[in-house]
Amino acid sequence: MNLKDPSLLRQAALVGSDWIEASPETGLAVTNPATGEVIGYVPNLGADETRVAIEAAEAARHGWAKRTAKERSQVLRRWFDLMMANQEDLGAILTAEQGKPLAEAKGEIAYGASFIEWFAEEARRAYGDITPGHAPDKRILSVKQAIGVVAAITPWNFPNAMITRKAGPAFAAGCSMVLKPATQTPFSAIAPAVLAERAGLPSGLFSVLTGSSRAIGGEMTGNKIVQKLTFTGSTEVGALLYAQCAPTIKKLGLELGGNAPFIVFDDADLDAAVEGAVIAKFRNNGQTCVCANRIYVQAGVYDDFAEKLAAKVAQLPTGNGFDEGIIFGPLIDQAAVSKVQEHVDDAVAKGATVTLGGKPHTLGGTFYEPTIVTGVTSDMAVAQEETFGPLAPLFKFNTEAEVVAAANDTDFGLASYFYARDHARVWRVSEALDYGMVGVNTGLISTAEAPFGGVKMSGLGREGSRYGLDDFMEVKYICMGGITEGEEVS
Ligand SMILES: NC(=O)C1=CN([C@@H]2O[C@H](COP(=O)(O)OP(=O)(O)OC[C@H]3O[C@@H](n4cnc5c(N)ncnc54)[C@H](OP(=O)(O)O)[C@@H]3O)[C@@H](O)[C@H]2O)C=CC1
Ligand SMILES: O=C(O)CCCC(=O)O
Repeated sequence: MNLKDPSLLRQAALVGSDWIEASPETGLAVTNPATGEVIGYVPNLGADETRVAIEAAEAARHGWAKRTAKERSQVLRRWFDLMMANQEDLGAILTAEQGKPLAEAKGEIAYGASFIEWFAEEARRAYGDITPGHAPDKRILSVKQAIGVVAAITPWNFPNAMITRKAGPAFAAGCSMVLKPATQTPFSAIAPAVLAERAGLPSGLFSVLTGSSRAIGGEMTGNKIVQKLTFTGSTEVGALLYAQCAPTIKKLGLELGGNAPFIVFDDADLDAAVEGAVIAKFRNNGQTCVCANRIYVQAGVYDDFAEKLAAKVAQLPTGNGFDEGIIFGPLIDQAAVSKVQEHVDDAVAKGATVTLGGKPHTLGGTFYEPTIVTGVTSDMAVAQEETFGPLAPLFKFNTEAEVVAAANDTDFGLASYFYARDHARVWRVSEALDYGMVGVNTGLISTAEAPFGGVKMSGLGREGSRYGLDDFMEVKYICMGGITEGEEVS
């Protein structure tokens, strides 16, 4: 990999103020999913190093929280500038370890950096309020204060943005953070930590721990110093961490799995719906928790939509993310390939038809053909489980009531999408969908300005937007008494 600044590919973890270098003998190998080549090594750390990092975070946080919001904001702004100045290198590191095409990886760096920029601005707007008192001599003050030491665990699918969406508000609020990135994509966490140091983030405030997820996660969830755990990943691991946090009553932010419906009504702009479906379904090769998992198309436009979607997707090239013009990179690993194949096979066994793709790509490795399946019904596995891969299953429906019921018939409630023109329907359906997020006539809803998060088993809390800062702060009530009428004190 040719980087302008090779020091950004640092094969080390940051524990408090110390960098711990990795060695091939004892470290964990990080591989390129497109080629299987080893990119480098990271240290295999555990509970002891996590404890050291948590104690360093506790020591560093007080001074950081005492700085003015403007001072914190300026450090974050420098961090944002450095990320953008190094967008090319950060994108290349991301493509090398995650597989997504370079243009998409650079897009993720800009998206990830935008959370640092947004929260650098929001840092100065953590307003409290004053409420009229319940007694003549009292006033009620509500002030917002940093929650304290935050532990973060992040996934491989957005290995930059899922970190910055947590670190931005945490540091803006005045918290410190101990992070465990996904083992498959640690370099995309370490490089921003190198830049954070250069931006002037105080020593100890931010640690990046690589190694055993159980040991690191066990210490993070069991340690009383940690006040909040913020996690993005599978619902299964989220539920486990939720339980592990119960004895020490931590605050939780959980961004978990989805099972997003994407609905196309008869009155939709069909070409726009096809464009939207390509983005909502195939972004990051379908490996996104907000990816459309079930595509419902009304009977009158079903065949047209299916044909147009297949024609569009068939033109999009698959290959190594470093090659020019590639849209579909490899999937993250063989388990991901198996999951897509299971869903395709299950649907076909129950009567569905593959109209595009449907098998591993001739490129081999973890490449899989972008796939469209028609005639999908509610008894098929894909109706209830997140595929997390490039499979677009098309369900047919007749009425609005029927599709809203089908869309809501899931344990999950993260993103949902629909295309329609009728004004009353747009309002009705937006309000009827049991989801944290609804995209109306758009397949792309993610942005730093918006509250990202789910309901039901998709998680707790919101990231991004002004609400995202609140999730890293506590409201303290100060009862101001002794305000008596009468004589002035001279
Ligand atoms: N909502 C989302 O954004 C995501 C959803 N998923 C879903 O989850 C499926 C599995 O993906 P996977 O990567 O395995 O997701 P996981 O939930 O297993 O991993 C996410 C993060 O949690 C860590 N982790 C795993 N087990 C533990 C544990 N016991 N204690 C503490 N931390 C832990 C992982 O570390 P390590 O890498 O070391 O295992 C990683 O950093 C996907 O197919 C997809 O359906 C996956 C990623 C993101
Ligand atoms: O949790 C995920 O899968 C990442 C969401 C990416 C986004 O912000 O759109």
